[in-house]
Amino acid sequence: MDQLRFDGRVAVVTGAGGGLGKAYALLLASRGAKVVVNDLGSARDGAGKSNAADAVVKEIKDKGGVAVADYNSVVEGEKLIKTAIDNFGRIDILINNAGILRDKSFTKMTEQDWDLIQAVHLKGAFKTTHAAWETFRKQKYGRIVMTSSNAGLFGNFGQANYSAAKLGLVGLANTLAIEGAKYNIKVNTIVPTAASRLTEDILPPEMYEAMKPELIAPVVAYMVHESFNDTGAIIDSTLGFATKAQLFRSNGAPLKKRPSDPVTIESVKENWSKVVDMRGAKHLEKIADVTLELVDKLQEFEERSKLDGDKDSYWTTYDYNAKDLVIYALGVGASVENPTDLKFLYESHENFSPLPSFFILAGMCMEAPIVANAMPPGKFADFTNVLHGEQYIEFVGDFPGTEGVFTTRCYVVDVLDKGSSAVAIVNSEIFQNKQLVCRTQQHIFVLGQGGFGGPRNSKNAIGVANAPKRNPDAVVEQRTAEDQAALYRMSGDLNPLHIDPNVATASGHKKPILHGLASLGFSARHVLARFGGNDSSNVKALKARFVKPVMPGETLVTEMWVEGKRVHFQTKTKETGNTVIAGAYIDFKNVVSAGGSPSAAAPSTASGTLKSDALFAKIQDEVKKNPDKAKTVGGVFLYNITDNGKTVKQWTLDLKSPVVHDGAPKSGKADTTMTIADADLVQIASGALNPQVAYMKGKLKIAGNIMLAQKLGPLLKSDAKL
Ligand SMILES: CCCCCCC[C@@H](O)CC(=O)SCCNC(=O)CCNC(=O)[C@H](O)C(C)(C)COP(=O)(O)OP(=O)(O)OC[C@H]1O[C@@H](n2cnc3c(N)ncnc32)[C@H](O)[C@@H]1OP(=O)(O)O
Repeated sequence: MDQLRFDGRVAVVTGAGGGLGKAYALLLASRGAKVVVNDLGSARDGAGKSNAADAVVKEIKDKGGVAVADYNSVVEGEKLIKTAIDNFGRIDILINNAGILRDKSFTKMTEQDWDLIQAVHLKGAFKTTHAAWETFRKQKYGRIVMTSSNAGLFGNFGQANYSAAKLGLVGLANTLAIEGAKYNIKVNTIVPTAASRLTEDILPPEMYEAMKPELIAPVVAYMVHESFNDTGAIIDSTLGFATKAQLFRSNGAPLKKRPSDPVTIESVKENWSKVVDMRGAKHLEKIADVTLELVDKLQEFEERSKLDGDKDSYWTTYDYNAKDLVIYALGVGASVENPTDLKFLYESHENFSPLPSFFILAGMCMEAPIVANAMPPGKFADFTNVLHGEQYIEFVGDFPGTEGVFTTRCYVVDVLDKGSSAVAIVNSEIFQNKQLVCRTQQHIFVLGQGGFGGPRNSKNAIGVANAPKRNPDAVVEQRTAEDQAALYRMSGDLNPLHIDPNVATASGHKKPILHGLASLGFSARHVLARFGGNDSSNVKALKARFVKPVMPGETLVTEMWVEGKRVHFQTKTKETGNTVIAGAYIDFKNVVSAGGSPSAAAPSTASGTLKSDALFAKIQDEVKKNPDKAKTVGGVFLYNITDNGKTVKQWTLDLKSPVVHDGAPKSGKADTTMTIADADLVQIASGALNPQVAYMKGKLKIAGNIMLAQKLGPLLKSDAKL
């Protein structure tokens, strides 16, 4: 980078007889600036006289620079500026650095202590700046640095006078940055922490060395360079490090429920935690933004109040991006092993997309004490006694994108009395840019909190839908990981029930249970891939009831039935045979079978999540029951999973030692290879499709030992006997 220079520029540095000011003066002069080295020549408390400025001027001149000493007090700032004009004919840079201390605890502080500090720091900066201002405006160029302090930004014991003056300088810089904007006058503030005359006997020696003013001087020099375009910035620098400080405003909160309500001391107290909640706090650039934001918030409050009517709603904000989508997808079992999942896992995938069930999260309002507050007198709800009972989501309008911010309104519709337990029905409406994008409904089962005489049913409850009483059209099986709940938590539901063994035991479970929404996410993914064209935007609505807890590590078996545009599903765990999700469905805009129509041959792209595991288990059972016959059959049975004619996965059933192996395609020799789509295999297993008919129609392809195939064929029937 070219050297940043100050040739032709004239700088006034106040308090430049030593410390920071001296470092600034020497650096600027070494880069071509003509410098007025101002110094009153005094000790830390402002007393005494010295010729420190002359010594600095000499040092500059010895190095070939140009400088002049000035011994005026900054309180007479116009004299300093005159020194610059008289000697160099102009002024471009003003560094208000001079300062003294009169530290005393507030009890002991006198009015003189106060006035003196205000005079040197605040009035001094005012006077010098005011004197230079007109010149800066006329020449449409000026660079000003004020010197503040962390004592001003944060307060410091014994420095009431100094802190007040130092924060006063920030206010001065803020306004001058605005007034100077159109004249190319940049006004910024440095917050230095350096070893200087003010601090030399306060700091330990090793700190004194590490906090040399020379480490801050380049920061300030850059801030007064013509290439520096920031204005109104507060830059904190020390130890060779620089950082920017800003004021932040919380999102705030209305101090009343409805626009017509009064503001009372009690309503203020009630809303205080929201007023001071700094999550999502913002820095506002200008005063007009503060007013605009306020008007915006009031408008929003009125709009929300209209929506709320007489309901008590909670409004929350939910923002998400690609990372959240990927973490969620992993939490619900998406895997790179499965090609259909890649679009949910890879942010640069051409069809990168959120899983539809992801948006349930935006309606959870986990941080709002919404269920707890809705409980009838004497009843309570917290993480120790709630279970996710049911979930619904419905998409309205355009399917949301891969990042965004939602505003969600959550409210309890009803609290039902189910005898021993209560069920809270919680609705949410999810808005993006004030447009409704989704609606959700959760049923929160509150254990042991029934019996309060409330209604048992609600007309507002969105019901479950029972699956048809026939064999499923498709089955997808997938094992959850032992760490599934630990991973799913990262999507925001930190309920300890899913991670803390003690909490799980106390709630009557043998170990932490899986989130209901994690299991639902698995099954919804299976249904989407099998009958939704794997296209999230194809989903209109989804509903499920959680019937029994799932343990991480268990295998979820999703059974599906197509009925028009609705795909019913239910989920069991393979290990226990228990139904864990029931009455569930996804309403699609269009049902798109992975192979065309739901019952048509569907080349599977599934991975180890074997859709036909159940079928193989049956075959295996038969073989186990009749080992002798199996032996006489002998050989190896291969089942190929194909995608567009290409074998992507292969299951091997070794009939001699009846174990199903799941692996990559092999070219190994087998007595017989049968290739068939999952859907047909399921159809055959359920007896709906005769294997011979399937063979004749070309759906079941047999290569190799036809005799063996004939013996195996009947095995494909669920009621087959060897
Ligand atoms: C506080 C802020 C929100 C926090 C959100 C927390 C989110 C997560 O962290 C929490 C979780 O993910 S928990 C894990 C997922 N959920 C589960 O594992 C629950 C599984 N279900 C069960 O165990 C039982 O169904 C069980 C225990 C729920 C009910 O079983 P039973 O007591 O045996 O009920 P039963 O006798 O069959 O029926 C009694 C009445 O209740 C209705 N009902 C049953 N299951 C329901 C369910 N899952 N959801 C809603 N209602 C349900 C029945 O219909 C019956 O009512 P009625 O007689 O009027 O028909």
